[in-house]
Amino acid sequence: MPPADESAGTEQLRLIRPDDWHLHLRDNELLAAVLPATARCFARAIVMPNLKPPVTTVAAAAAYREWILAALPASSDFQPLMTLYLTEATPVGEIEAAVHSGFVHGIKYYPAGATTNSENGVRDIRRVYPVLAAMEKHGLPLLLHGEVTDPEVDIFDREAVFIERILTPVLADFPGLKVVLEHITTAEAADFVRGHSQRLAATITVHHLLHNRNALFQGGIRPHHYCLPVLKRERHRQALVAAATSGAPEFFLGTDSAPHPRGQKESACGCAGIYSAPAAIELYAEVFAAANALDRLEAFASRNGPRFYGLPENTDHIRLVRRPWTMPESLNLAGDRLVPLRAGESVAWSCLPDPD
Ligand SMILES: NC(=O)N[C@@H](CC(=O)O)C(=O)O
Ligand SMILES: [Zn+2]
Ligand SMILES: [Zn+2]
Repeated sequence: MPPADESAGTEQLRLIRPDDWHLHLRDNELLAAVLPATARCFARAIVMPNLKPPVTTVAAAAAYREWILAALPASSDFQPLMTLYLTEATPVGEIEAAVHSGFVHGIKYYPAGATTNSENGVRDIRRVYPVLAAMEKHGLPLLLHGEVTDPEVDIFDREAVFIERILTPVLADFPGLKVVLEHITTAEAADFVRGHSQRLAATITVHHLLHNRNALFQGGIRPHHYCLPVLKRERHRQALVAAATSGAPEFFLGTDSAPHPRGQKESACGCAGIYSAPAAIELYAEVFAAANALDRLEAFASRNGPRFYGLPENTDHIRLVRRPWTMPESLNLAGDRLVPLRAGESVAWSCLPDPD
């Protein structure tokens, strides 16, 4: 702890401990290596199931959860909130088992081929209609990677076309189904979500709030800024900032922190995913400070998510202090090098435990 007077006059913020409502923790050695970066500031996270093989059953989710808990630093009380990976073969009975488990909080829909490890995802949404009906009945949320995979559709339009072709009919066919449109990237998605506030919500990543698509090509190709859905134009970034900082309950924090070893990013066919966990809450604070909306960060990071998921808010707090530090160029994790968001550059805020 610095002496009290050192931080006198430094801008500070006390927040209910935030949660991350969209996170990739991976498995094996990488899991143990990346977990502390999230557990240092976040109390809970919705853990994505796109492992190889995917987490498709409650039994697999229970085993993965135990694995995460065993990999946590001893002092941590971080709680993983588990999800199941929806396939066309998911039995309706798995939904009942998920609800009764108490630790599965959502079912993840990947259009087959849309993103990392999505090969086992859904090709025809109608084949999972009985499962969606069970989820609607039990109040278990559907979490969407909202992009179509139709090769005729331009990659920058895949989210908008998903809203039109898939999301709109699903909302109409299942009027009681709770849905999260994950990692939204466009003004159109933000507007769409705003129009259905009771049962449709969206997570917003920090990289989509910080960057537009120019970041992919700044002075050369920048694989560490490649994620899916891909970064969009500046007008979309601005619309996302407006949504996140509005305080509206249907928008909440989901980093989509998605670590891939450097060699798999810096490749002729590089993986999609940005590793943001090492500075996630600090970078969100930068976005909210730049928008003059630090007073809305707590709603976005700590209140709106639990409210949507029907969970209590956390009872402890974190402190964010405007004290810059430099993110390393790369991190040595599980024998691999990983390049985090903001690598080699300054991060304006520091996250500290709350003294009280
Ligand atoms: N966002 C990404 O670009 N990648 C994610 C998958 C996903 O969330 O779509 C990953 O698992 O690597
Ligand atoms: Zn996704
Ligand atoms: Zn993701």
